[in-house]
Amino acid sequence: MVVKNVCCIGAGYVGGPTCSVIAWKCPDIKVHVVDKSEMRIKQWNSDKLPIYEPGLDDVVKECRGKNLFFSCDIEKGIKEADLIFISVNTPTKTFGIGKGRAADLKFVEACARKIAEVAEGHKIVVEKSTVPVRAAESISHILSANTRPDVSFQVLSNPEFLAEGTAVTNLLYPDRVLIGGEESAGGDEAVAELMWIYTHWVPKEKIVTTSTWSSELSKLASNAFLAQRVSSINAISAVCEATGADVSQVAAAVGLDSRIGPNFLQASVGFGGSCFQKDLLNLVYIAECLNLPEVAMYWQQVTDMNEYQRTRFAKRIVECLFNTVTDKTLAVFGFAFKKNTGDTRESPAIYVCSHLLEEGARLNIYDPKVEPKQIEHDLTSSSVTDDPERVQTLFSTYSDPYEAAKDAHAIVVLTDWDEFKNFDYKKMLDSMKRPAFIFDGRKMLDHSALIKLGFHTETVGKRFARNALLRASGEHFPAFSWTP
Ligand SMILES: NC(=O)c1ccc[n+]([C@@H]2O[C@H](COP(=O)([O-])OP(=O)(O)OC[C@H]3O[C@@H](n4cnc5c(N)ncnc54)[C@H](O)[C@@H]3O)[C@@H](O)[C@H]2O)c1
Ligand SMILES: O=c1ccn([C@@H]2O[C@H](COP(=O)(O)OP(=O)(O)O[C@H]3O[C@H](CO)[C@@H](O)[C@H](O)[C@H]3O)[C@@H](O)[C@H]2O)c(=O)[nH]1
Repeated sequence: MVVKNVCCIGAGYVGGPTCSVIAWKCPDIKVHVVDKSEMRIKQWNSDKLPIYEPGLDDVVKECRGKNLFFSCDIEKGIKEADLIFISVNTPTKTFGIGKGRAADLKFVEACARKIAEVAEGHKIVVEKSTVPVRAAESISHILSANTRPDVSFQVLSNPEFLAEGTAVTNLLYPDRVLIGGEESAGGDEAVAELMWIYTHWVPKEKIVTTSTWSSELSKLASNAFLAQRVSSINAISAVCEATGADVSQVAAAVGLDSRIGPNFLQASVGFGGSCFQKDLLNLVYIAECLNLPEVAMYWQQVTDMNEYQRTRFAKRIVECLFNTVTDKTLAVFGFAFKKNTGDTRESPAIYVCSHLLEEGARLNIYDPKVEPKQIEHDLTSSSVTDDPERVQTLFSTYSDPYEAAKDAHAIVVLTDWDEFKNFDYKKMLDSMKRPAFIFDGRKMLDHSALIKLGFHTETVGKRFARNALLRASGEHFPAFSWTP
């Protein structure tokens, strides 16, 4: 068999970009992306795509209507396809056994049942969603228990490693493509078919094949290792703030060790995104179920440290603002979980803003890509407040950062959008209340320039001597006590 028709169930942050790139690089393959959400499909077929990813618009425009199609006709998509990606969401369970930790596989299971119900002939089913180890086995089980005799399947694991904001580049130039398959002749054949698709643009040596279970676990392990690096440097940032060391200098020195490397050592207000927290908790749950409590505790600490970092940063803002933010106006720059995306899932901004709102602050929020409706949804959600009506009166969204900063007591930077570096902070300072504070949760601004302008400047993993001088001169006197 040579794959001619690909179907992808799930037109989200993974399914959409991944299949757009496959369609672009494989003009000989017809790619049909299906989703149960009519709204999402409508957006994929419009000029304003449902997700913001640099470079994605051009890829979609190039292929849509030629060999790339988006629709809600899931049955047609499955019937016509030789190979089906399951790329649906696998969120953390919110109720039942494993609540708050285990991955909820109900959407993956629904796909497997739908495939079993309507498929004809032989299909390769590819698990693209991030799942617990041995999920492929469950998919196979559902498929084989529900099929007619003339239908056959091979299930592969092909986890996705793209990061949001750089999805197109990551897909075009992946560090590796991982394919896990059953160790059998049928399994090898299916692996070869999927490999053939990727070899249209990925060098062969970057395509790694393993057993299905190793492939599934490698995805969880990769995210756990990445998140662990961020939590490790954030833990060190707390030590820096308490001692006078500078976490950027420490990270640079540590990263020069070729065994450690420089990437993913940027201290911050904490990691966010739909994956790290969910996949770590999933790993913790798996370890607990396997009766490995020490392993579970080890990985749990990575997410605990992240929560500590977010809270620590929010508390520091309150402390610096003379121990109260009640009725003070704070301009918040950035709400997305990282730059170059409009995604706010598990964004540290949600938690820092909620803490400040709880303290009675008024927030003027500016983000270049996040829709105001999304911010409202996130800040009034029952998972972060039990008083959404009150919260609603305390924040506003702005499309102009200068308007957001006007009359504010402080600016709080929560996302690393490049444009924040180029703002006219003198102009902002002139319109702000004095003393004017800036809290850089992303370590991205020119701090000496800001201090020179007259901002009381605070960032992660560093204390500024000049601020201390200002404090001593009585110009500013933040209430936190810090003895070097
Ligand atoms: N977002 C990322 O950067 C990223 C990267 C790598 C891996 N992953 C993993 O990929 C998977 C998908 O993540 P995402 O961010 O694309 O999720 P998403 O929520 O953006 O998209 C999932 C889509 O699946 C659709 N869907 C759910 N059940 C369906 C069904 N039964 N039939 C048809 N459509 C259905 C939803 O309507 C939604 O549009 C998750 O397991 C995630 O952990 C995500
Ligand atoms: O040194 C760093 C690096 C990242 N972050 C933060 O960590 C979070 C996650 O960033 P990143 O990993 O770049 O984005 P994601 O889109 O969440 O991608 C991760 O999660 C995906 C979903 O599983 C995987 O596919 C990717 O390989 C993995 O990087 C963001 O809030 C970043 O701001 C830091 O604070 N410091």
